[in-house]
Amino acid sequence: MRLYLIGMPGSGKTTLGRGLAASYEVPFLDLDEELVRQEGRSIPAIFEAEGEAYFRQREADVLREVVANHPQMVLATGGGTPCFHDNVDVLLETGLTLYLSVPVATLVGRVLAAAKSRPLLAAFPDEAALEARLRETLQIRKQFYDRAPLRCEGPTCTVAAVRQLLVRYQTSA
Ligand SMILES: Nc1ncnc2c1ncn2[C@@H]1O[C@H](COP(=O)(O)OP(=O)(O)O)[C@@H](O)[C@H]1O
Ligand SMILES: O=C(O)C1=C[C@@H](OP(=O)(O)O)[C@@H](O)[C@H](O)C1
Ligand SMILES: [Mg+2]
Repeated sequence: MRLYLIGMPGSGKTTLGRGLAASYEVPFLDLDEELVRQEGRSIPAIFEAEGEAYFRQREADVLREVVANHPQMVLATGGGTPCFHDNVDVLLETGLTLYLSVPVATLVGRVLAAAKSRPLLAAFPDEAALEARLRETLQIRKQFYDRAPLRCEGPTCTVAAVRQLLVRYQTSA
């Protein structure tokens, strides 16, 4: 199985992805971590030195590489991954994609706690500005996230709930 997690920054893709991979006993990969490992520098350092366009190109390349190399995995993508370079088509064609849908009000607190590690949001340190920015971003990205065949709502989205969702999806397919 290839299971892909998509959703906004702070929605819990990395956290849930680790849990699901452990539960299914398949490798866990995080696209941001792969990129950081290859580049030998952090996400904020890449954004600062090269800009977003470079990051998006590398993100698209690493996605295709990871997919080619891993017939079995749970992959946590970055929040923007499905929205650039036709990446959403790669996801839909090569695995099962789950959209982790979490209310913006919940995202705000989580992202504030780690704002520095997310360069696109680092410029919005106050809560109201960050919330407005996240709402705008979600409006733009929703059309991509909504293409996922599977969706779960943040608070209910546990490893056990996703396992059940997958069983139901696979038996109805
Ligand atoms: N289900 C959850 N309930 C509460 N906090 C969570 C949950 N999932 C993730 N978090 C916290 O939210 C933050 C962002 O989670 P992360 O997995 O890095 O999200 P993403 O990879 O989607 O950006 C982290 O501090 C994490 O501990
Ligand atoms: O939303 C985005 O465009 C981004 C989200 C980040 O991943 P998370 O969603 O894991 O925070 C990371 O890929 C980069 O900072 C860009
Ligand atoms: Mg992540």
